[in-house]
Amino acid sequence: MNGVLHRPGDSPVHRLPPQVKIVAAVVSVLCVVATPREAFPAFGIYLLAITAVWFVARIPPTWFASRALIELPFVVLAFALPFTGHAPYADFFGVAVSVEGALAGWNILAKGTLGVLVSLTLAATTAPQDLLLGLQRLRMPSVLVTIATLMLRYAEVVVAEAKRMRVARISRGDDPRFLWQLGATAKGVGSLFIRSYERGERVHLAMVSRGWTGRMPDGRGSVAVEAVPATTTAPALLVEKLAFAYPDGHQALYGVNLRVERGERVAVLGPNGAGKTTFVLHLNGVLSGGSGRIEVAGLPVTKENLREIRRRVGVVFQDPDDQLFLPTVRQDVAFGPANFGLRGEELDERVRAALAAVGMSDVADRSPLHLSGGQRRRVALATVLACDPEVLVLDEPSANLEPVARRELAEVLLGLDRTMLMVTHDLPYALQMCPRSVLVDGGVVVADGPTREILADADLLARHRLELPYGFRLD
Ligand SMILES: Nc1ncnc2c1ncn2[C@@H]1O[C@H](COP(=O)(O)OP(=O)(O)OP(=O)(O)O)[C@@H](O)[C@H]1O
Repeated sequence: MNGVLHRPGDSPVHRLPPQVKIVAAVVSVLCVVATPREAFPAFGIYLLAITAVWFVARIPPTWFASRALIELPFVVLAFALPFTGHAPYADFFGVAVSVEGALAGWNILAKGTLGVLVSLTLAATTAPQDLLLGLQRLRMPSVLVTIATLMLRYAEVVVAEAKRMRVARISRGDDPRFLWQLGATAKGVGSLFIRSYERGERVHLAMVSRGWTGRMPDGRGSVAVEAVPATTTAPALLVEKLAFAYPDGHQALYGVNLRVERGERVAVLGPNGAGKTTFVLHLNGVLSGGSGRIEVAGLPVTKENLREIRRRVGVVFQDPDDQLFLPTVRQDVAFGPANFGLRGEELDERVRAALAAVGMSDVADRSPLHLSGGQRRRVALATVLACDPEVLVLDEPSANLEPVARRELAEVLLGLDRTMLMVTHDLPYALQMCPRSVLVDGGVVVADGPTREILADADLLARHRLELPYGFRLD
């Protein structure tokens, strides 16, 4: 919500601890509500006090004026009441107005406006993630804080999508100030909700993949699940004749076969639309309902085994923003293992180890929103490592990373002793990280072998729309 309701700054008001500001805001609103409606001077004093805070916070009143429009429906109601209220009536410039209605309207207008201004002042001077931290420090039940976090995350998703779409429209010559573009703007609002919904779906998928079942781990009690022992001789992954069609009838997989031994690192290559993501989402049961068979360390992927399967198969999604959603890195990394039943010292230790493995221990108490792209990618990996999966599945791990961050991530991944499946379009990365590659196209595996051999087969690559980067040579 940065930039919409929050106005960053370094004023004394901005620097106050968030819990102090939350308490001050709640007390102010309670005072306003408790003030008798006829105590007119008191409302003037409240308004003066609020404007004094704006002055200290160095935020102009006009900034609040446009945002205070959200109370417009209450203003309309307040102005209607004098004309709809009951007797006694008073003469107001020749119009009979209800005295009780006028007082009721004033009550709504004064208290509503002051309440909105207090809330806007709190939001303007406190970053969203600090608000959540403040709630936590005030010992609000963690379930409530988590719900607030999810609502905030969704608001961020909507605002970020709106900003991206606005930039795209303006770059194509649209100027939303012109009336005749109202139609295009209205369509834009429609697609904004569809895109936000899709993004929300991806955030939800990432949560489900980390064992979320719809109930927030509230830190109390124990829901520990007995891990089903892995069959020692079974391969890490066994996929047989996996076929799948989406609900709209689009057949994405036509019978995928794959066997991955423990400790292997395998790249999944293929052109756009080949079925790679669809395949990967079957490995931890996020997608199901097709035909064929999948086993993870001997355990079949079935509805009854989903919890254990999601503990065994950790999926790191392409966009870390889909994966990170809690106020601090530490909480985000703890989310998965807490879902799988870990509590107390054991949970803390798991979080410490996961952050240390990706070299991100020093950002544990920062907001994921404040990290760079490369740092977010590493923290997203830590959120999955903390679940201690036997198989690590990475969707486009090197996408959008600058060369140094890309190399650092490679070093982290190569240092992990896990079975790894990496979906990537980055062929040099596949060569560096994975001794073996499978090439998927048209919903089937069309090649499976040493990465170097696959990348050296120019005809094979060309047939499946793959290409080594310009100037890249296999030596
Ligand atoms: N929710 C959906 N509903 C219908 N069809 C879908 C859906 N998601 C993907 N598809 C289709 O399934 C096919 C495989 O998509 P998938 O996302 O698995 O490909 P991919 O290999 O991961 O592609 P990319 O490299 O572009 O990410 C594509 O033709 C795609 O259009």
